Amino acid sequence: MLASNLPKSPFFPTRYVPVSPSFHITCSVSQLQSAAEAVNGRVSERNEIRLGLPSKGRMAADTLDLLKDCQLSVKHVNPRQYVAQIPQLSDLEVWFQRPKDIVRKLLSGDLDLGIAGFDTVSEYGEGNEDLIIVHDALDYGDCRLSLAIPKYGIFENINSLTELAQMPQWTKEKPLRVATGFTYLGPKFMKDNGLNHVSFSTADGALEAAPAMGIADAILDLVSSGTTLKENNLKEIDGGVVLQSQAVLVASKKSLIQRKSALDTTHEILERLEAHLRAQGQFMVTANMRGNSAAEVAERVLSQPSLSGLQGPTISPVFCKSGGQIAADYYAIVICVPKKALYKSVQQLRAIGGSGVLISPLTYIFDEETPRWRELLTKLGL
Ligand SMILES: Nc1ncnc2c1ncn2[C@@H]1O[C@H](COP(=O)(O)OP(=O)(O)OP(=O)(O)O)[C@@H](O)[C@H]1O
Ligand SMILES: O=P(O)(O)OC[C@H]1O[C@H](OP(=O)(O)OP(=O)(O)O)[C@H](O)[C@@H]1O
Ligand SMILES: [Mg+2]
Repeated sequence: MLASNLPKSPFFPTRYVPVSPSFHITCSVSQLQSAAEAVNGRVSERNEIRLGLPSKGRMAADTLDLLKDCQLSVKHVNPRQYVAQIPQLSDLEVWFQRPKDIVRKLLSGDLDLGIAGFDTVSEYGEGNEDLIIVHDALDYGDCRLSLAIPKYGIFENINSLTELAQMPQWTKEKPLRVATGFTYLGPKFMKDNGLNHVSFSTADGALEAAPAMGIADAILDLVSSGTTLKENNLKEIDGGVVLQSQAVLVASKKSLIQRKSALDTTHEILERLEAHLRAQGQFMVTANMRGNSAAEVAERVLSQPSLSGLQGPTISPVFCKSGGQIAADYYAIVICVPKKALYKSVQQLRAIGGSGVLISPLTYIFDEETPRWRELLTKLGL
């Protein structure tokens, strides 16, 4: 899922600030001090930067894989050992924790950075302004927090939140009973949507059983494939999605402001993540094309909608020796193409005379400066 597809969270509105190519990452001491004064409380006395990673569960392996893909392999010899190192980041300590404890420990100042699902950050962060999303789309752990009701009985013809709210059954004495593990976001969502007669119960798992057991009328839980809902005769409804979630990199604002090295480390992690994630969606395509000049070939390439590349095509002459003369009858074209548009791009290249099309995966794309870094500094007031 793309960041732009995430609904605007009340806590972490997604906003991108244009990049300034001349921007320097080093902030002056006075800038940091004045930002620090704006933040209440002090960070605890320690020198190392602490990054919390999921210790187990569905986020754990994917998180380590992502870091490895960014050349940030975590040296973790034993799964029962909760502290580890990333050799490339010498002042960083990795602490393995459950995702909800990562959020809690960011708030208590015991961690500086963490990776967890956006759902967990929103639920356990409870809108606390000290939590700051550094990267909102790490591209795994996709799911949504969604309200679901039975397909049968009194709910048979109910297909939206509005219809659910208007059912005459819910009164002060007999409210809509919702089972959820999201005891902060659940009540907030219902209140924000004008559902006043609601009561909540909670459990640690298998919530989908609650309606059939007669414990609840509806459930509010995470959905990814939708299989668990289907198997339990439940359905989602229009307007019932509380949030879309995926793994995010989150930080303590206090730490970033008061620890200079935390900000530098965050910058490096962010750059590596961005470079890898940007490259993930792209292929590098090279092809040869007959032409009279680079400009003429460029004109042909740019006449095709899928061939503009990241910043336009790179075109270079291919020199051949024929009859004792060196000439450039062919030109090599290099473009980056989104994976989704790959076949269309190959067709368009062929249509304008491209031959010998070679395609290779891209490993990293380092841009001049990442918009997320600029956005982070703005959020920090730097
Ligand atoms: N289908 C899914 N169901 C639940 N979580 C999902 C799903 N798909 C992705 N996720 C992500 O994985 C996280 C759940 O991971 P995990 O199983 O480790 O947590 P948990 O069960 O909430 O933790 P704990 O076992 O400590 O209570 C969610 O917070 C969410 O971000
Ligand atoms: O839409 P789906 O792909 O079916 O996934 C959704 C289910 O996965 C999660 O449960 P989990 O497997 O963590 O079990 P639990 O509810 O017992 O924690 C979540 O709580 C849903 O029950
Ligand atoms: Mg679980």
